[in-house]
Amino acid sequence: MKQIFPQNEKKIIPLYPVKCLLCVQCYQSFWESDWRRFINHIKHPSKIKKGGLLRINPHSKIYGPLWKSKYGPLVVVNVASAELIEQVLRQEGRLPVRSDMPHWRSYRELRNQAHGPLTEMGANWQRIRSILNPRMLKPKHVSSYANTINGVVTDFIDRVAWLRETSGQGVMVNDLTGELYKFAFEGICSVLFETRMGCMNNVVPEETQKFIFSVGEMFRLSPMIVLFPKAVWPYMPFWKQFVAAWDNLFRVAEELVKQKMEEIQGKVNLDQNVEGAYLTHLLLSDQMTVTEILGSITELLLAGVDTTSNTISWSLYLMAQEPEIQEQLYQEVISVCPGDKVPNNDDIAQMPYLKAIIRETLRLYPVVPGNARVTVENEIVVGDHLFPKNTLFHLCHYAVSYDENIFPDPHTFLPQRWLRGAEEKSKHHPFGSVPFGFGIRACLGRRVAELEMYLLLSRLIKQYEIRPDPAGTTVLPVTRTLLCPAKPINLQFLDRRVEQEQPRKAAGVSL
Ligand code: HEM
Repeated sequence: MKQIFPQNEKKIIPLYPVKCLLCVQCYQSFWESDWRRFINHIKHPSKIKKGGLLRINPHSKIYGPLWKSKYGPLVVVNVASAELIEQVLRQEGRLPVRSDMPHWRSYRELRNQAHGPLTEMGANWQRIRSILNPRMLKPKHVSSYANTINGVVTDFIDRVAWLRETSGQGVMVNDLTGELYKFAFEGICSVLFETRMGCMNNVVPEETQKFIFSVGEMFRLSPMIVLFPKAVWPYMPFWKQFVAAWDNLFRVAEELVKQKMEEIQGKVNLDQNVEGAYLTHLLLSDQMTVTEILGSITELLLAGVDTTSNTISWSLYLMAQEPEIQEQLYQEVISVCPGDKVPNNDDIAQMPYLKAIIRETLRLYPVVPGNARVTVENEIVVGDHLFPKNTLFHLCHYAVSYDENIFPDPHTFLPQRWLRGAEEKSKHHPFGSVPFGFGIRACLGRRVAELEMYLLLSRLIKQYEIRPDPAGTTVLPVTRTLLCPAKPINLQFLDRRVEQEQPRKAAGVSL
């Protein structure tokens, strides 16, 4: 007989609003009801990995695959096994809801702005996804962005050379994640707005800097705001900062949309052909109002920067520690693109190892380490329990991706797990690692993000051999809504051409 969860469970009382520093998942359960659980929690041993200390504390090992926790006013049911995650995902209705993002939605209501794909719900969410999807997800459209993105990659590679020379004693690139943030921002803007923002310049334009700062502020303040009931938000100083950050994001996006509209109008006045990619298409197709376009474009931008830049950072960090993996990738890239040939979409299709590297990076460091789900339509059965409608689930993807029953030797970076024909691949539970989500509400930018990551990584590895920071710094992941490096990632970039010509000089660089 199924029971309503959590029947007979004692009320959860928040006891200690402290962030546990022992593991990367604590943002979901640091309000525990029971001190004994907390003691257990901190006793749980850390795992040591070659080249890095991974402090991973799968709560599932302490509580089993299903447990309840409290985050501010939210009661959350955590789901931490591939089978149970699959069960939740397969019972999603036609109009899935993630979490209702009350703080993000409140801003839009306050300023009369439209919701985008992240914050919209119900039939209107479905309508905007059906308009936004084709040019973001259809391979024929996405492949047409390769030249634009390659232009940004060229500038990033030039910037790496400049950084090595000016601030890296000829070899180091410091704060790679910060640099890749600019790359991802420039890359997604070049696709969405068909405009270059100047992030790769030696001096980043002030407006762009403000935009980048506002994104960071908004993500920093978000988890604090949801800890408090909505009624007190207007009286909190950080609500004002949060509103100011959003105002700035919408202002910059509005400026870019306005510029594009004027550009289109100018061409129409001169009887010229109007050609363009994403924004031009949205503006010309008349399926959305300008306010709706603005709401969606702003959210696409937000979703498309930290995610991509963090993933590329982790993958370079991992490869720096694994010269053999790097060499295998280098061989693959030069066999598909010998000499000066720049990889395009068709070339990438012939690089399975490159794809496996990104896939394995996303298993070890899933940028979205946990994902909220609310079942609005029906009651839902998970394991032995029947949950009422509107239960807020938190799917613990991070914990599951380290489950040794699904991924043997789970702490090791093994891209070959993902190669076709790999014995292990056929055994993976399909919900063991779902870094882009699942179903009709899965990531809208997946194809563009993959294209950006493949083009950048293949070209960087073709030119540089990446080595760890000689200072031996280990970088751990932390959750700041997304899974981020806890401190700057600094790496050595050895120019392969110099190394081939003057191996001793290149190897003898001392810092
Ligand atoms: C490595 C890069 C990325 C990763 C790992 C990633 C991952 C995810 C995940 C896990 C979700 C939630 C899916 C779900 O709830 O089932 C999501 C949603 C979303 N992503 Fe991404 N993402 C990435 C890059 C991007 C980019 C570049 C864009 C924009 C161009 C983007 C736009 C979105 C949007 C708009 C949503 C919300 C979709 C909806 O609720 O309808 N993402 N992403």
